[in-house]
Amino acid sequence: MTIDSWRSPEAIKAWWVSPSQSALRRPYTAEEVAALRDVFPEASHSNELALKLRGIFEKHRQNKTINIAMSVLDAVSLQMMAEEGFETAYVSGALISMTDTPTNDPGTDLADYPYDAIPKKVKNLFRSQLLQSRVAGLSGGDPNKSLMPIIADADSGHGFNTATMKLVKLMVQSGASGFHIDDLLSGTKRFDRKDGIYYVVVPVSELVRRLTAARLQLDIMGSEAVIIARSDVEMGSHVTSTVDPRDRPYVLGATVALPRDYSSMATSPEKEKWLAESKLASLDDAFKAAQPKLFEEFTTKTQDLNVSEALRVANNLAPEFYWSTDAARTIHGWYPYRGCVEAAIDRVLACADVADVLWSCVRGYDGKPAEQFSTAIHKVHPGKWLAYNVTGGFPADGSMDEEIKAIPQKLASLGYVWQFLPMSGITSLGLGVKRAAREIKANGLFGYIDTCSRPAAAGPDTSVEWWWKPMGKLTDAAAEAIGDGLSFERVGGKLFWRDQGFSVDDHSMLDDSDVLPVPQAIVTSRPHCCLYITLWAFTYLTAASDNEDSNPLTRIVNQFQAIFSRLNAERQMGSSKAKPRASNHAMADLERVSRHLRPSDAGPATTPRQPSSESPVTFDRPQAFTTGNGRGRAFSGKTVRSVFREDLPLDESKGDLQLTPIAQTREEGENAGTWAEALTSLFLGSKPATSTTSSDCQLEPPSIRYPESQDHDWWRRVKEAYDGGLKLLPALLGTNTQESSSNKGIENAIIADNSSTIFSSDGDLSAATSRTRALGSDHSLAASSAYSSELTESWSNVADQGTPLITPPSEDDTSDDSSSEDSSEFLEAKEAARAWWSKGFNGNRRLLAPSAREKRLSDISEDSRVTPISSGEDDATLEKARVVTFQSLESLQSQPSLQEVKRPNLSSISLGEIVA
Ligand SMILES: C[C@](O)(C(=O)O)[C@H](CC(=O)O)C(=O)O
Repeated sequence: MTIDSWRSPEAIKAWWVSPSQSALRRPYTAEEVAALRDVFPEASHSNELALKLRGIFEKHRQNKTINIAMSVLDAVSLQMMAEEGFETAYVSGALISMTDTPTNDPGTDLADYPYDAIPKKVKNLFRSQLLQSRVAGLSGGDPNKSLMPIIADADSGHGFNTATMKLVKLMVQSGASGFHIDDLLSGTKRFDRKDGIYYVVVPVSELVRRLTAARLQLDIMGSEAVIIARSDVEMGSHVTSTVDPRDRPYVLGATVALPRDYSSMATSPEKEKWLAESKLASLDDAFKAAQPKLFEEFTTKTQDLNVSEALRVANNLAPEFYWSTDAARTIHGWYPYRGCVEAAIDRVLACADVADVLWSCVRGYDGKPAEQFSTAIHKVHPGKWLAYNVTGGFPADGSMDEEIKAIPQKLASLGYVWQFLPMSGITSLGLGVKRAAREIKANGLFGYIDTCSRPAAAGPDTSVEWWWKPMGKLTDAAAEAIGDGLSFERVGGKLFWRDQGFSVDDHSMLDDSDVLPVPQAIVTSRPHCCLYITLWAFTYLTAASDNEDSNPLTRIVNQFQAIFSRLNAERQMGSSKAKPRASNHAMADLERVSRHLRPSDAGPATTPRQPSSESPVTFDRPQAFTTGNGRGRAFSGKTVRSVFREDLPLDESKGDLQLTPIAQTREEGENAGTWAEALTSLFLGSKPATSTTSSDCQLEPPSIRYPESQDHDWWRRVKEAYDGGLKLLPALLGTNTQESSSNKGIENAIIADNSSTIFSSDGDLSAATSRTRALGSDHSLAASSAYSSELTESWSNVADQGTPLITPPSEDDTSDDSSSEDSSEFLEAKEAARAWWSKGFNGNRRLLAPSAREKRLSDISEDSRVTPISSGEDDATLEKARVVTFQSLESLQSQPSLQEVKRPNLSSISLGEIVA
């Protein structure tokens, strides 16, 4: 549209006969609208969704179905509704009144907040939808899914004509697709019936004026927004003015002359008596009763007259006739009114020309008036869209459940196209948060993980916890467009670890990420994530293996296949939360990679690889390196990631698979090789083709020196992954892990409970000690799988300061008496704990040794109480050790200095519960 045509009456007229507008009739001309238009149109997002809303209503009208909407207060709820397939959302004035007014004056719903309150909320919600839509678009999802037209509460229009117009303008600018305007007196909503006052309405003419002002504003803006005319008159008890003839049948007056007016009685107990004695009735009813013979003449002479004019006619016909609505006014000057569905019908019919949807607002549901309303409206305006709201008012005992279930269809069959539940947004929010709050209060971090984080991440679509991650795609896309920028992904990777081990991740979140898995979560919760590290590991292993049959890649693929089919079967039986999507993606990726990575691709040992047009594998930094056995090769997670980028399909002919050596030197290569093997062993339980560590591939301290190369940051993450894995232990023992940190590498990994318990793997225990101290702990429990005299010394220091500790059995040092406790009971517990630690925890590290994995899977499906025992160990012994360990911990915890510390019941915690 050119600027000229924007302001041309002809263009406006042409728009008015378009399908969306042609049913409406304006009391003003296109010329008048053109004169009011700005010089050029205001670009508005809301038209697209307004047209969508029109389409939704029309579809439901034609199908005789009804669109049900929830109210919404926040962006998260909105997106949840979109994901559940809701088509529209409602922004309720009542909810805004209660929670979020611009004046920060929450209170009851009197619609007395500033008129920008609702538009502000709409804008926030609308923009959050746009964001979700952009994110979905970038992630290959459906950008339209989150775009639900928003219908907003415009109350009474918040003032006279110009105020209503400004409000409507704000609505459109905010992105509202529709809004309702009612006939309540501005700033009043409902009152207590005890005072005889319930709903105070304005005259019909005022409702029509409000809606016409709204329509004019939409026309000025060229907006397709939908106007819903709402009348509250079914619940009306008073009207502000008797001036409109259309209100005459419902205005009540005293038929008995009393010495005082009702307003003089308003504060006295006499008022009930006044009401009874005055015998209120409408003018017409009163005249008919008093002068039945003159009634016909009266009716003929008073058509189209309001009450004061008609009263004059009545008194001319019968001077002794008494009727006074003035005498019955409240102290506010409001006139008594007979609220009923007939009045509502009259009112909305009066606005049907300028409104798109008609609605008579009532409390609860009553089928009869609902039907009467629709029949009357459709008689005059066949097919006119109708709305219905249901706030409540149903018995809680379930006695009406079947009727309630039938209501939507009943309404739909009557031509109602939109039914909304104004309170649903706040009630559901309150219930959800209340439940989480109760759990978190009771169980701290575990309560959060258990009640919020894990179920949310188990999705598939509720993983709001991870919104920032897909949203980072926007940042990245912008950074890419600008040509340089920090990748959000890095931030993502870091945060990702914060909760790792407790969540199930969405594939979409991982497929451009080089984050790593945590051991315990591999099978049940994040198969795709584990794939990254595994792939990274087997790039090394593949290169290290000459024999195709023993190619670890083939074995890994097979093992994954087994795991995933098992998971899928379990999922079908409802016993696992893992998602087929992730597994399927993972398998597809694995297979894709497996096509590229063959032992034959491995170049001669120690020979730098050059990019080759024949090989699908190219190196953008063509340095190879050797591992301990002189043949391995490892690559950075980042490069493996590029294999997964579905938005960047691999083009084999271009040698698209970019694998970058992670290490530049032989030494770095050795480290990487060690890690690759160890991790493969850890995750898959497979024995690597070449072992540079111990024969059974346990994670012996791998003495990694983190290369100071450009991948340093990535190494840090590897280490963090390991730290994360260690979090399992305190979780197993039922303590809250508040901190997991390590400065020097995995050999220093420290897990500390902020109250009393500290776990350390091998290494720098003086760091552990100081950390414990810094955390204000007064007791420590240490466990080390690689016992050494140096460590003993460290721990002795801890013990000397009054900290009892448990260490694993030492091969070379049996004189471990570093504990300040020396009772035989304690020593026994300590011994058992050591055994459990060294076997159970190390075993747990090898949790996925093939048979253990099988066992664990079946255990998880059949019994969530699984203990961390590796394959080939004596389960009964380890279980016993676990129990004793718990007991010993409990005995530690029951010491006077620790009694204050609250913990979950240790024995109720099991591995199955943690990883399931
Ligand atoms: C629809 C409504 O205007 C709202 O603000 O949500 C309220 C809801 C309610 O009070 O239950 C209304 O019906 O007036």
